[in-house]
Amino acid sequence: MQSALAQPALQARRREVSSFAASISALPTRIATLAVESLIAEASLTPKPGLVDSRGPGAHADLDIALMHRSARSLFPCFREMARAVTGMTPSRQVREKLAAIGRDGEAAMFAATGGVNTHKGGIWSLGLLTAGAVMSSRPGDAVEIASIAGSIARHSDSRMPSDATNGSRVVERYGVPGARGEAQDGFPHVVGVGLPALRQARSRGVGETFARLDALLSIMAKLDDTCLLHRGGPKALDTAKSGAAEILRLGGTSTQAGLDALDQLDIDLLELNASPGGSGDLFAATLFLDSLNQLSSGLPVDLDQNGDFSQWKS
Ligand SMILES: CC(C)(COP(=O)(O)OP(=O)(O)OC[C@H]1O[C@@H](n2cnc3c(N)ncnc32)[C@H](O)[C@@H]1O)[C@@H](O)C(=O)NCCC(=O)NCCS
Ligand SMILES: Nc1ncnc2c1ncn2[C@@H]1O[C@H](COP(=O)(O)OP(=O)(O)OP(=O)(O)O)[C@@H](O)[C@H]1O
Repeated sequence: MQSALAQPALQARRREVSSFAASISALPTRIATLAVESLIAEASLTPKPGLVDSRGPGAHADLDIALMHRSARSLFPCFREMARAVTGMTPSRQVREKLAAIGRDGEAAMFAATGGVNTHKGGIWSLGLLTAGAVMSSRPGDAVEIASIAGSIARHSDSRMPSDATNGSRVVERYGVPGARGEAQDGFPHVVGVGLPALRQARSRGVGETFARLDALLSIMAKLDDTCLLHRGGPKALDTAKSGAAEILRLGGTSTQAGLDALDQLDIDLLELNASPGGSGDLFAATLFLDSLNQLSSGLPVDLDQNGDFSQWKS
C-alpha cells in the first residue's frame, strides 16, 4: 500500500508521463504543419524566376498561387500520416513501402484538390522523406542527420512502385542526371550542403528574410540538375537557369539592385523558354522545413510566413 508521503511524488510522475505522451502524440501534427507551411512559404516567396509566385503563374499556365496554397494544405494529412507511421521505427524496406503508399495517397489528394494538376509531386517526395527523417532522428533539429536518415529510407526499394515512365525518369535516363530520386538517396546534398548554408550566410549578412530566402533558392538553382528544367527545355534551359542564378549571386545577390535586375532578366529568359525550376522550388521548401525544425528544437520562434510585400521595396 502507498504511504501518504509517496502520493505527491507519484502524482508528479504521472503528470510527467502524461505530458511526455502528449508531446510524443503532438509531434506528427507539429512536423506536418511545418512541412505544409514550408510549401506555402516557398510558393509565396516573390519574385522567383519561372516559378509560381504571388505575381502570377510563371512558366506554368495551369497553376496559380491560390492553387499552390490549396494543394499544400491538402497534404497535411499525408505528412501527418507519414510522421505517425514511422514513429519508433528505423529505416527499412517496410518503412519505405509504407511511406510510398501514403505518398501515393497524398498525390491522389493533391490531384483531387487541384483538379488534376501537378502542383507538389516533388514536394511530397522530398518533404515526405524528410518528415520521416525528422521523426526518426535522435537529434531533433539536426539537419544533416535528418537528411541522412531520409536518404537511408530512399535507398530501400519499393516493390509497388509503378513502372510507367515519368517526365523525370525520361530525362534522368536521357541526360544521366540523378533526379529527385538520386537527390534523396544521396541525403539531400543540395539542401544540407547548399540551400541551408546559403540561407544562414545571407541572414548573417543582415539582408532581410525575403532576400535571404531568394538567395538560398538561387544557390540551389545555380548547382542543381533540375529535371523539371531538362524536361521542359533541355540542356539550354538548365544552363540558362544555372548560369543566370550564379550571375545574380556574383553580383551580390537579390539585396543589390544589380542582382535584382539580373533576376528580372533570368525570369524573362526562363519564361521565353517556357521553363521553370520546380525541383529547386521543392528543395528550397525542404531547406525552409529543416531550418524551421532547427529553430523549433533550439527553442526559437518559428515564423515561416515572413515574406514581406516585396513590390513596396523594389525601386
Ligand atoms: C521518386 C518520385 C519523385 C518520382 O520521380 P520521377 O523521377 O519519376 O520524377 P517526376 O517527374 O515524376 O517528379 C519529380 C519531381 O521532383 C522534383 N525534382 C526535379 N529535379 C529534382 C532534383 N534534382 N532533386 C529533387 N527534386 C527534383 C520536381 O518537382 C519534379 O517534378 C516520386 O514522385 C515517387 O516515386 N512517388 C511515388 C510515391 C512515393 O514514393 N512517395 C513518397 C514517399 S516518401
Ligand atoms: N513555386 C512553384 N511553382 C511551380 N512548380 C513548383 C513550385 N515549387 C515546386 N514546384 C514543383 O514543380 C513541379 C511541377 O513541374 P511541372 O509543371 O514541370 O510538372 P510536370 O507535371 O512534370 O510537367 P508538365 O506540366 O510540363 O507536363 C511540381 O512537382 C512541384 O513539386
